[in-house]
Amino acid sequence: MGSISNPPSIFDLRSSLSSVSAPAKNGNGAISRSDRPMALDLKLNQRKIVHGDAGYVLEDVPHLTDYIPDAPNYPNPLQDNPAYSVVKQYFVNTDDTVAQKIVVHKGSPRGTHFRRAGPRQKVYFESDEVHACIVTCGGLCPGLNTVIREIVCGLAHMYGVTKILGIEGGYRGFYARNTISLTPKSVNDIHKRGGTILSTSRGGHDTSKIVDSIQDRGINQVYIIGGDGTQKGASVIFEEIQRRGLKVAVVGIPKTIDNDIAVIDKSFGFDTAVEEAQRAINAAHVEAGSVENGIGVVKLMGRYSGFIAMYATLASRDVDCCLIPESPFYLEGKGGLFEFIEKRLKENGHMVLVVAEGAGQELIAESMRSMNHEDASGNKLLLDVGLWLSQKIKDHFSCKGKMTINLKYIDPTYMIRAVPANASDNVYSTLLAHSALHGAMAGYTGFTVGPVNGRHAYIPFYRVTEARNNVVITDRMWARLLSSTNQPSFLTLKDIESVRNVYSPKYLPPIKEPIYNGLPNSGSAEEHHDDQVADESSLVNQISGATTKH
Ligand SMILES: Nc1ncnc2c1ncn2[C@@H]1O[C@H](COP(=O)(O)OP(=O)(O)O)[C@@H](O)[C@H]1O
Ligand SMILES: O=P(O)(O)OC[C@H]1O[C@](O)(COP(=O)(O)O)[C@@H](O)[C@@H]1O
Ligand SMILES: [Mg+2]
Repeated sequence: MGSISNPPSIFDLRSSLSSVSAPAKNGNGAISRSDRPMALDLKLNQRKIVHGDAGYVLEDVPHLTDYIPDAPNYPNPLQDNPAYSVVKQYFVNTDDTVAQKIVVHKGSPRGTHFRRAGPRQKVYFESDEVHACIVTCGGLCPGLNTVIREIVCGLAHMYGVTKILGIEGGYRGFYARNTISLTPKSVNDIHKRGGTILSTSRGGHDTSKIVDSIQDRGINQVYIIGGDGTQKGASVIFEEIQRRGLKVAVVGIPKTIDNDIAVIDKSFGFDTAVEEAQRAINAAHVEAGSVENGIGVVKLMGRYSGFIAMYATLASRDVDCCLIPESPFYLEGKGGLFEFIEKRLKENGHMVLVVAEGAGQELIAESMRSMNHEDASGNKLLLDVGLWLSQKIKDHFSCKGKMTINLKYIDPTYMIRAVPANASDNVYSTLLAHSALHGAMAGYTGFTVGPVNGRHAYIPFYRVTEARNNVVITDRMWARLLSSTNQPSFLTLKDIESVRNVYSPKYLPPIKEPIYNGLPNSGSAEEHHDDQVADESSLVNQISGATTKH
């Protein structure tokens, strides 16, 4: 990638900061406020964006040398490690990057890239200098313990690190809870258990108390495992660390059962959750199929994003209707849910309905006392769509003259996230942990790690916190689901027209037929979807009235 050129308008943070004279430091590497050079203050938190030939853009992550220009480096001890030294080209080339968009059109710009994850020739920490800590925040997710285990074992076995601290109880654990010392021996079996051995929490993010605790304990690598809220918290911790001029690498490892973190291909634990959801769907199918006009309703997790419900439905093939937050639905009248249920019961004698917990919140709010409550992290507390929907269906069919139904409601929500990771999530969690610690050892900081088109990359925090990953209902995947269940799309012609006109007018032919099963030509949207995910998602949210908070 020697061809990268930096046009004058483009700011390369590292090179401009390296010309700043080394500031004076106090005890544990902090630069005192009065000694901090002006250039440093001005350039903190700037995005590192490098432009190259043919529309190539690198959205780079910060490096310790951005604000500690004289930080020494050392040869990577991995080159003497018998397990790794035999690997041809074990170290990643300094300039390797990963493309965010891999489907490209002839003549289109190369687009956004991220720094490739992996071990570097040079490290910015000596083994006995490292004092790492690990914290888990937010909801549970299968694989949390595997990530903890592999950070501990990776740091110890690859880099000879011996000081690793577990922060208990999420962010507030930095200042209000105990810590535990983690060793390869103490974490040896934890990947076989669900949950997190460090325990977790929502709320309690007090940036200055957290950074004080990091500074006081002499911690210089912080591994933060959590979802979108956690990554926002990690980002402000990083900013404060940078402001104080501390030699501390801050690394986020994305965790979300909902798969709602932007940019990365998929979050760990998601496959396990989808697999576990099959058990509930199977039970619902057996129950529904064993009685006359049986209806099985299964509620799955997914606060703002319906990925679990969508993938569990696609995997199962026993589901007749899947409802997600991104796709509004209605109950009564032509094309409504009740009409579809009646039709399906008449055809098959039974049906299975999967509903993501965030679906239909506006409908419930209309018929119940509206609740605008939030949890400790500021996430919207949801009304129980599973119970509400079950009751609505029962009420509808209990009317005189309607068919008699037999409805069973299954709520396995916490069961799908409390289990240990399956085999593939275990391997994936291992790779995430390794990518994270290689990045920290190489001096990178202020990043989230994750696979982008199958290659692990270091992604600046802002890219994973400024937008959420949603099911795009004009993509082929949702069309696949609609065609597999043959359920109504519940969208009016006006809804579809506005979605299509706003973000892809030039690609999409006009709608000719009324919408019932699936979105006509919805496949064509996916071809152009790479550029449009953020726009599409927000648009879909507008249509569904879903909140985009948090
Ligand atoms: N905007 C934010 N700024 C700082 N910290 C945040 C922010 N949003 C959430 N957090 C903190 O991140 C942690 C986890 O957030 P939460 O939303 O509960 O889970 P998740 O990280 O899984 O989305 C909580 O301790 C919360 O206080
Ligand atoms: O009851 P809790 O623990 O707050 O968790 C419920 C929420 O956690 C999730 O499983 C995941 O949310 P996070 O990614 O924010 O942790 C949501 O699907 C669900 O709404
Ligand atoms: Mg979240």
